[in-house]
Amino acid sequence: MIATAPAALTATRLGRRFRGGWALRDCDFTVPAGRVTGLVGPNGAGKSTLLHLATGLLQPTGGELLVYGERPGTDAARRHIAFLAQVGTLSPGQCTRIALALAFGKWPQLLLLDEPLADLDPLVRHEIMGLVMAEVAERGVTVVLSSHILSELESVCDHVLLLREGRVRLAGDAQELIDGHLRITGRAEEATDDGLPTGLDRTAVVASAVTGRQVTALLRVAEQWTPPARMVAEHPTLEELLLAHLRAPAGRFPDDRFPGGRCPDGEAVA
Ligand SMILES: Nc1ncnc2c1ncn2[C@@H]1O[C@H](COP(=O)(O)OP(=O)(O)OP(=O)(O)O)[C@@H](O)[C@H]1O
Repeated sequence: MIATAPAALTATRLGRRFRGGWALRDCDFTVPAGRVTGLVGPNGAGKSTLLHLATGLLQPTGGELLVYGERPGTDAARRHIAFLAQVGTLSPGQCTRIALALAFGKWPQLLLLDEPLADLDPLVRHEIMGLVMAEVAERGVTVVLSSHILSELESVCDHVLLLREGRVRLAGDAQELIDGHLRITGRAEEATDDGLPTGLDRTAVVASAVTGRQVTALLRVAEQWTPPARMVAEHPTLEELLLAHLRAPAGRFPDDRFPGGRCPDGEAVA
């Protein structure tokens, strides 16, 4: 029997409330070990809160978050983790290199990076991501990288956790998510408000737009799904997919990667 590697992070109904309201609520997800997870979401989605909960710097208000099966903040959990917070206005390039060297010097199993590259110019960012990826390849370090730069995540992440308004909106293996979506493009239908073909299942549409006479839509699809006649279908890039889910109306999809998970509006998933 093959032993399953324990998840680096396991969240069960995880919640954290501040005076202003819930920063994270009812979150169920796992971050697989040995992978690079892109943590994505608009400002205020709960990304930093999640990373602070993982380090034990914050305590959950509800539910549970485990780090390799241990409670965050305990010595056992702390041994596994290195955390690099937003580097703010400190001399960016050198500072980030030093901070990374310190973080790696701990020989962590799990490296949490909270937008550490936000203030760096593209060349330095590229160099530093190269350092991170080399560590991942050599040591099998698990990385959770919070970032707003979706185009960069595409080349480094193989797993995704997308938060919106404190809820898990999308989570899973990056390639599986790409395989489970299609972008369809074709002539806009005049008879429908959204320009999409009449028979198309609207519940599968993440986002759609009409430009001139052309309509484009990003859909969640099952494996053997056949696109409507005269429409071109292609799998999206990870960046396109993430953008569409960031733009889509809140509550459109439950997080169906987790049986028994919760819809963004709190309804239990059937
Ligand atoms: N210490 C705190 N006290 C009160 N409210 C907080 C605190 N930390 C975070 N919040 C609130 O929790 C919500 C989530 O914030 P968080 O910083 O986790 O989001 P984020 O996704 O990291 O955002 P950004 O991309 O802007 O860094 C926000 O509404 C924020 O105002």
